[in-house]
Amino acid sequence: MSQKAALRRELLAARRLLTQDDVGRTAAVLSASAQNLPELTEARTVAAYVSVGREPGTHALLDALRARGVRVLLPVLMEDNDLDWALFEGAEHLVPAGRGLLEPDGARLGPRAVLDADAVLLPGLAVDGRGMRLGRGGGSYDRVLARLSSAGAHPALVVLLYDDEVVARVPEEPHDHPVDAVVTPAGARRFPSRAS
Ligand SMILES: Nc1nc2c(c(=O)[nH]1)N(C=O)[C@@H](CNc1ccc(C(=O)N[C@@H](CCC(=O)O)C(=O)O)cc1)CN2
Ligand SMILES: Nc1ncnc2c1ncn2[C@@H]1O[C@H](COP(=O)(O)OP(=O)(O)OP(=O)(O)O)[C@@H](O)[C@H]1O
Repeated sequence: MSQKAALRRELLAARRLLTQDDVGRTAAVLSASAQNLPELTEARTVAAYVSVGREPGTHALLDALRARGVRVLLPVLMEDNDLDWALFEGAEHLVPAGRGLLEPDGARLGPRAVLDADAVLLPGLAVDGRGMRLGRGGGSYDRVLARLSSAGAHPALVVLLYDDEVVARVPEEPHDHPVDAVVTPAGARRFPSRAS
């Protein structure tokens, strides 16, 4: 098993020990602390995602951003694991999709819609002190980050995690791009800015 796969397995096993109560309580704290991040408060368009299962909860944050008039884009998983995007128009417009996901039911805006984002909230399983992120392994966000970078777009990249998911080192590959900040229940932490 690759180092990434082993770390992913370990972190997913730890998340499985969380109760829905743990997830709910943490979601409220995360939402409050994410809303104080200038990267999010100053954004007009945020590309986010709908948390499912034991992922750090994003629902309260999505509602708060939308209530403030922020344009919130949500991912729609395509067959090749790349991501299309659609507007978040409220929880009543989220529908069950494959792999236990909830997706927006509105018009698909195309994979390049993410280039409008001032901030991107990425799912992840871990991040290290350099900002290197471990994702689920589908490579969806690797593609999003490659697309942003080749278009010369530099939105703030923010990942939401539980405290013990900020780890000493995430094994990296050449295609990996670091994120700018992590928000955990303990607070926000910024990483050194990217050189580009
Ligand atoms: N909430 C959320 N939305 C997201 C992602 C994510 O990580 N979280 N994605 C990030 O790229 C994309 C979807 N990619 C995914 C890739 C793999 C699996 C997955 O392995 N699912 C398990 C079941 C869920 C679980 O319990 O972990 C499976 O299919 O067995 C899910 C989503 C876009 N939307
Ligand atoms: N720009 C890209 N285009 C297509 N495939 C890519 C790209 N970048 C990475 N991949 C592929 O995606 C797969 C998953 O990569 P990796 O294990 O780094 O995922 P991850 O970063 O943990 O997950 P995610 O990006 O979904 O959050 C690898 O097979 C990798 O080769």
